Amino acid sequence: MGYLSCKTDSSISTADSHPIKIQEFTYKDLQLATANFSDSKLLGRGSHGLVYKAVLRCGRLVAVKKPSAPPLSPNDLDNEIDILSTLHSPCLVNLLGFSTNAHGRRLLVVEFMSNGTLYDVLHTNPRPPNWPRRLRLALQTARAVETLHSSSPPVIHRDIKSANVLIDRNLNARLGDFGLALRCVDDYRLRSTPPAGTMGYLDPCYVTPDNLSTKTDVFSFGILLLEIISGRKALDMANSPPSVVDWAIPLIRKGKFSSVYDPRVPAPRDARVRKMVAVVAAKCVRSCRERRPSMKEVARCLGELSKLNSWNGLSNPCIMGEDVGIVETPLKNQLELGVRSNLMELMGSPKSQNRATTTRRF
Ligand SMILES: Nc1ncnc2c1ncn2[C@@H]1O[C@H](COP(=O)(O)OP(=O)(O)OP(=O)(O)O)[C@@H](O)[C@H]1O
Repeated sequence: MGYLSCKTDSSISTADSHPIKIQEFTYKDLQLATANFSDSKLLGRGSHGLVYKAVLRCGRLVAVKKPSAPPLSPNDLDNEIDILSTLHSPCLVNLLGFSTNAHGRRLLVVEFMSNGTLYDVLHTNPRPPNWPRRLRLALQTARAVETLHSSSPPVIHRDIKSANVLIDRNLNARLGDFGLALRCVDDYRLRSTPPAGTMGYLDPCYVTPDNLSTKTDVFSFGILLLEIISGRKALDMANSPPSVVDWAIPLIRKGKFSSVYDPRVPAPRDARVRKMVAVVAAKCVRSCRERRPSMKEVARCLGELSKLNSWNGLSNPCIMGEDVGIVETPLKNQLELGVRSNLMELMGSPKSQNRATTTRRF
């Protein structure tokens, strides 16, 4: 494992040969940075332990993940260091360094995300996000998962959920919490790691270690997309049915696309965008995992929909300022046609069937 040999400011080469700088901190450095792990610096707690806000000597704000004592899940933070030391991307919560405590347990230093989680944005924020913002957050998350799946060897996150998508200071979504992530190499670890994840997001096909595939993450992303579309939690006992997928998929199958959109904000005005986003989510949660799209296809599709939504946003009151470009009408029509044909290709529908009443096979 690269990180074990890493010294202060050491560089580790990723598969695409971009060096990642991982710093080794002394435990004292992190004590100082967190006012001795004071409660006033506590950002949150997860299954592995506690997360603190910290200021490094250089003045940089970071988050420090400290294992609980006694540890609840012994390997999560070590695993997170192992995975993150080979990955670096603007769509991830990147690893900056690590430290080791007196019991030989690792602490993680990661980038600080100042605007909470996607879960907070969707479910606790008194002002729910508008549609263009939701589409952008969905696209950024899709690109983050795509980044993992396209790395060499591919990484499967296994815990895609809104609480693991953090929002940075520029309000961009970043995928974090790699405690359960696994590298797709045919080794003992992959074959012997039991299925894990979060209730409500778990792929029903993933019942034994050898059922794990990148399509496991695609399923969880589909649940997350339904959550973004509807504003409903993945699993909420206050709803009937409690699971967002059991509620949304029958509606989408019946073509009642508007019914799955969060009533708290205006849905996309363009019926094609409303339909296609719901269909992408439905395809991700297909029970036959071979028929689910890849994250690359999902990200491309959401990217095309984002463009379509922006152009329609020229007359759309729910669009955000920065999404609106100045596009001459004939060019806008040409671009729109291009996007529509790309979408049809991605969604596997012949162009002649481009009507709301066609193909509803998920
Ligand atoms: N890099 C970060 N910047 C700012 N806050 C963070 C950061 N990482 C985590 N947090 C905060 O700490 C909380 C706990 O995060 P953590 O990743 O440990 O657990 P979780 O994902 O919420 O739960 P679990 O580990 O059980 O899945 C998060 O909900 C978030 O509020």
